[in-house]
Amino acid sequence: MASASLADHDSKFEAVSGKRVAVVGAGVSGLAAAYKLKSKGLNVTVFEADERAGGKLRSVMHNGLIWDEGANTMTEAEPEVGSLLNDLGLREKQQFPISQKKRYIVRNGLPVMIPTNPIALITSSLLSTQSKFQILLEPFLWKKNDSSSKVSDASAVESVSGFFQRHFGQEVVDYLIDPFVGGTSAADPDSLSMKHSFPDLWTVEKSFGSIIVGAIRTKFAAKGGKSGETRSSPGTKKASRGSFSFKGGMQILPDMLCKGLSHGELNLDSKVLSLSYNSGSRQENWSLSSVSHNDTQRQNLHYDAVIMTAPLSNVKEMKVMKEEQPFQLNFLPEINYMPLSVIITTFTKEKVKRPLEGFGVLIPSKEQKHGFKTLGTLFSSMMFPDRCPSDLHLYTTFIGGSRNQELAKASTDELKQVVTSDLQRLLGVEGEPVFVNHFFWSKAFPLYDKSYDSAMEAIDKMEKDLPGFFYAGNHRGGLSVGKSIASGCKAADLVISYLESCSNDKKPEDS
Ligand SMILES: Cc1cc2nc3c(=O)[nH]c(=O)nc-3n(C[C@H](O)[C@H](O)[C@H](O)COP(=O)(O)OP(=O)(O)OC[C@H]3O[C@@H](n4cnc5c(N)ncnc54)[C@H](O)[C@@H]3O)c2cc1C
Ligand SMILES: C=Cc1c2[nH]c(c1C)Cc1[nH]c(c(CCC(=O)O)c1C)Cc1[nH]c(c(C)c1CCC(=O)O)Cc1[nH]c(c(C)c1C=C)C2
Repeated sequence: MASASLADHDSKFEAVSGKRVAVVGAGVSGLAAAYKLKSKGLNVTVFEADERAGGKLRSVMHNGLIWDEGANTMTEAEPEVGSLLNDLGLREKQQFPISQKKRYIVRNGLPVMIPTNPIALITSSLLSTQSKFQILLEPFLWKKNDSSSKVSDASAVESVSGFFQRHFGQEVVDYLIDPFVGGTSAADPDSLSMKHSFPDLWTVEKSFGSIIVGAIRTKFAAKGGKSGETRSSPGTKKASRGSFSFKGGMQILPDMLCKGLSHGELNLDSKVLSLSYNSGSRQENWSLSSVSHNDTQRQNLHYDAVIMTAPLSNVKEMKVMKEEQPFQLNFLPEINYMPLSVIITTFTKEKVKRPLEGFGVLIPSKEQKHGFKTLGTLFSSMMFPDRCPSDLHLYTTFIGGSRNQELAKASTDELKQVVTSDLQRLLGVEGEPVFVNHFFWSKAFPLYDKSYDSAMEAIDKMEKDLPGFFYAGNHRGGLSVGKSIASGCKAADLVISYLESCSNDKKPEDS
């Protein structure tokens, strides 16, 4: 039995090895897909419009400072992440933040630590007594049998604020959910769709009624019962150690993924302009054309399959042909993207009168009445002390998102004042920062809003109507680095299955 299935396995690999796959985009999702395909013996070519790889992962080293302009940390909740870190030998480079559980939300102008257990919740000044009772009573008020009439309709389009308002009340939305979604998507809870932003909690409500009961039972089941050990593949560290980065910043991850690709396999400064599918040719049905930014280099090459990881707004600009006819992409909806500015500041330690240890602080929209203008600040050098000289504090502040789209586009000078003013209130900084860096993302995140069903349907349609075309990345299944990696790995698996099925279809004819 064992040898028969091994032989079967080997012949499957033979069938796909050497097949040519184009991956569009060298963000983490594209690079993870390419890595997986290459490890299975396929021929990969990655096309990246930018002159660098990494997409939304972007670390900078400058004058003894290290900072991230894109993602600052990631988690290992997805099994694909653990496998990748092991395979790349990245465990030694992993860097876990100091006191990462200490996170703060501003209430009445002051940072308050987010309670992480029921006792801390009861004593916390973040919420009123009424909201605390509402949280503690939720498991009883939302018992499965009693709550079926209150549970939202599976097909309904409910906002994140509507969902949490039903379970916990408005204050929880204003002082927990609003800052949380601000700090994980730069969005606001009224615009976000519950189904797309928190798919697990959305289904938990259907099964358990109470989301507290459902979340606890689901977590317990995942931990594998009494032992409390996280289920993970042998050799992987427990995912429960929380968020992490790498020594030198997040960029280490794409850099390591790129190391496995030869010069010809990674085409930087190569913007894909058009794709064409033609089933007439027996092999390499796809042709793809790309151009460098100064138009000095144009390529037109042939592939058996394509993994697309470019944002949907970029896909919409591409020219796609199917069987020599234009394949109109007008069914792709306009996606709303969140603009965001990331400001790095350093202050000498003596100028920070009330420094806080931990991960960072988030500012609820409601606190704008106290004059705050930023979304939140990561205490980067508190988390990772090797990121700046020991006499400095380094902070990473986020501005804009759906809360303040115009301010995201402001000048460095204006944003420096905004950040200094907020940090003065929160941490007691005095005077001007020693150093300032500004990075502006015009389209930092796609907004998983209430119309996002149409984006998912459009992705499904592209995959259904274009044989050998697969879409991956942060427009599907979640924004996080981990989810983007998982999405890339899944697309690679789908490509392999597709190519296997193609080779099975061709076999009788070949023999
Ligand atoms: C400021 C910021 C902070 C973040 N913080 C965190 C965090 O702390 N933790 C976390 O988990 N996540 C975080 N994220 C989210 C996470 O970084 C991203 O969702 C994830 O990295 C997206 O990866 P991706 O490969 O799907 O897309 P991208 O990184 O966007 O990659 C897509 C690539 O496609 C390329 N491309 C586009 N068009 C073309 C074309 N025509 N031809 C060729 N290439 C093309 C682009 O240049 C880009 O490199 C953050 C994101 C931002 C912007
Ligand atoms: C204030 C704005 C932002 C901060 N980080 C981001 C924004 C917009 C971007 C971001 N951060 C995380 C993610 C991944 C989300 C996911 O789906 O996992 C994104 C897109 C990681 C993250 N940041 C916070 C949390 C709770 C998480 C989830 C993972 C984890 O628990 O570590 C909270 C948070 N973000 C920021 C601050 C200052 C902060 C908390 C104090 C900045």
